[in-house]
Amino acid sequence: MNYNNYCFFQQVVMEKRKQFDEKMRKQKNGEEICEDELKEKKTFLNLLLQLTHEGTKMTDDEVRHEVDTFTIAGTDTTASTLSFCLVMLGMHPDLQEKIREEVIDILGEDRDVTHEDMSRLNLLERFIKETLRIFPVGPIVLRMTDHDINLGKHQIPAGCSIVLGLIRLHRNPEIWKDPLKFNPDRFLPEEVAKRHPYSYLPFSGGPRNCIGYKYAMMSMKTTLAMTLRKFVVMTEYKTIEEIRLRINIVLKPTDGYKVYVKLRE
Ligand code: HEM
Repeated sequence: MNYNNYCFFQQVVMEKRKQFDEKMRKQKNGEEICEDELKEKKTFLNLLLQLTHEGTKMTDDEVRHEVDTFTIAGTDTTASTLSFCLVMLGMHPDLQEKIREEVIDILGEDRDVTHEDMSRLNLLERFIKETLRIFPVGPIVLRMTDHDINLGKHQIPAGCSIVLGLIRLHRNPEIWKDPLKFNPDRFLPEEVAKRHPYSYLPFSGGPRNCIGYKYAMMSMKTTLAMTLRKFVVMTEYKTIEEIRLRINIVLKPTDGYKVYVKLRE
């Protein structure tokens, strides 16, 4: 996060806190609350500020940290994953057609997506999972050991920082045959059952895994379903091997996504 963003978020928190305190003061004194204040949406920030009035003491700085975490963790991750999905759709036009057929079959030409549709968009789900395998946008996670760990050949003492390379795990040929071959059927239930549950961790694992993973999957399925109904997706990339990667907070292609969309006739 750069300095300008820091100042911006800090200012937003301070202003919202001022407005919120004023509303609380009016409520307490039985004063009239204006329409704008009543209509205000329950945003994440408003809910955090409300908590501070209900006993959970949080400083402006702590509230800002929470907002920063959700802004970065909740937007860049899905944006980059969706962009990688578009690259994969463009690179695999036959698969794109199959997924589109599934979408039209379930949603028709113009109905909105509902919560019930989520569990029926199976091929689309497998497709997103395979994209996240090859391009886990959080490619590493960090931990610190709180006790000595014995891994047989190696000992990790307490207090060590550990980098867990999820991208290496997802591209490990001992776990994934032909790791750079794009194949959503790797996520058919019978295939999943053959693997260790921790061989695939795009949202990390354990008690500090991604808190937003269900929401992320729903929002990505919805966006892709709506996009495929109306557009054909193309890319300049021919192979996965030619996509060079860099970590810019989240995983991105060094040379951009190179995606084009065309309105369907
Ligand atoms: C494709 C989408 C996403 C991916 C691949 C992803 C992946 C991850 C990963 C790998 C972590 C690290 C967990 C760890 O250290 O073990 C994480 C943490 C987190 N994610 Fe996501 N995430 C995504 C979307 C979201 C969304 C949409 C939200 C919120 C609405 C979100 C909120 C968070 C938060 C708050 C954390 C920190 C959890 C903690 O430290 O306890 N993420 N995510």
